[in-house]
Amino acid sequence: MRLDSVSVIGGGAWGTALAQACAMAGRAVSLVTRDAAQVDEINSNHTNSRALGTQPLHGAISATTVAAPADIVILAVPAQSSRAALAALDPDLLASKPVVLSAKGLETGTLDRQSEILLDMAPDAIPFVLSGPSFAADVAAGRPTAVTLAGDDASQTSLLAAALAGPSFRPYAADDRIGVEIAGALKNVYALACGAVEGAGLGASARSALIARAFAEMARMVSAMGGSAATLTGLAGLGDLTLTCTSVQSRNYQFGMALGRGQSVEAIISGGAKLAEGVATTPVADALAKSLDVEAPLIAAVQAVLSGQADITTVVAGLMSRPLKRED
Ligand SMILES: NC(=O)c1ccc[n+]([C@@H]2O[C@H](COP(=O)([O-])OP(=O)(O)OC[C@H]3O[C@@H](n4cnc5c(N)ncnc54)[C@H](O)[C@@H]3O)[C@@H](O)[C@H]2O)c1
Ligand SMILES: O=P(O)(O)OC[C@H](O)CO
Repeated sequence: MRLDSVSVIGGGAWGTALAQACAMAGRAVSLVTRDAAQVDEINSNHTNSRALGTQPLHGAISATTVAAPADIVILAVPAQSSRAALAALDPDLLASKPVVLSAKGLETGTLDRQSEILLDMAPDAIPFVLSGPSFAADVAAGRPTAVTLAGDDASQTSLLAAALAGPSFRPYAADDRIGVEIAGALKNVYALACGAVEGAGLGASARSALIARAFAEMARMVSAMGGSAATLTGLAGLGDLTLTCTSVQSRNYQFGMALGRGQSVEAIISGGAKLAEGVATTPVADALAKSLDVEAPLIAAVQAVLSGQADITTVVAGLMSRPLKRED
């Protein structure tokens, strides 16, 4: 498997940060973005100001609007756009190629995970999932980050992890693709909840209790969906859950804070909120929990708030009055 060149699809914050990580790892990187002005800026000024402000980009990154063949493809568009972004690519670019899925979300309507979308659109592609505690600004600036890279073939996954690893970006190889995908998607739902706890002024104790119960709920979801709950002790589980559920830098947490202050979803979005993947993933996760008969009161609570069926006070009262149970 040749792993010299990388094509990153998506010129937002995460695509640009991953392009930077790959360049720092010694790969030749093509960053594919739909915006011609962004292409000019990256190629001439080595910045992508809309995505990452003044962060200087590595000289090994070149930008383009049209993807060219590469040894590795990284998909870095929002979860709800993955299918359209894949459909726009020449199928030959994906056939038998390692495709690294980096979006954290479940697809509206189909309820699909990112690798299910990929295999639907490009059955010959080789899926890998990259997830873990990693803000784009940290990765792009070369601050130390570690992530999980999950794939179906252990030796291929280790080779790919080595190809993406750099002095400040450390991928750990893993084999539980499903567990990593579900963890990455659900942590955004719980980050909305934790942000809401902060926004509503409910206190740090409540937030930590919520994170712990979210971890237990996530384990039930992962097991029911065919993943391994043990995966959650790693970077994609505990690592990303704690980062996103405690940091005001998280867009999902920020969105949750606005919910907790009593703003409606519509008002938050029309106020210019950045991408918060949990908003689209919550109803999907709620539908999956119900269809799989998984006890998921936290996902249901977030869904009730997002859909306007209940306010934070009612939802918290409901959670606190659930029958007492053993901590299983
Ligand atoms: N930003 C982070 O810190 C971070 C870290 C880890 C994972 N992620 C995940 O990465 C994904 C993308 O997030 P982001 O931060 O880059 O968002 P973003 O809003 O910064 O950028 C999204 C980019 O995708 C492009 N895009 C949208 N639809 C497209 C399509 N159909 N074809 C091609 N390009 C398309 C947009 O033009 C934009 O450039 C999300 O699932 C997010 O959860 C983000
Ligand atoms: O800003 P958020 O909430 O999309 O989180 C970004 C990353 O997923 C953190 O690992």
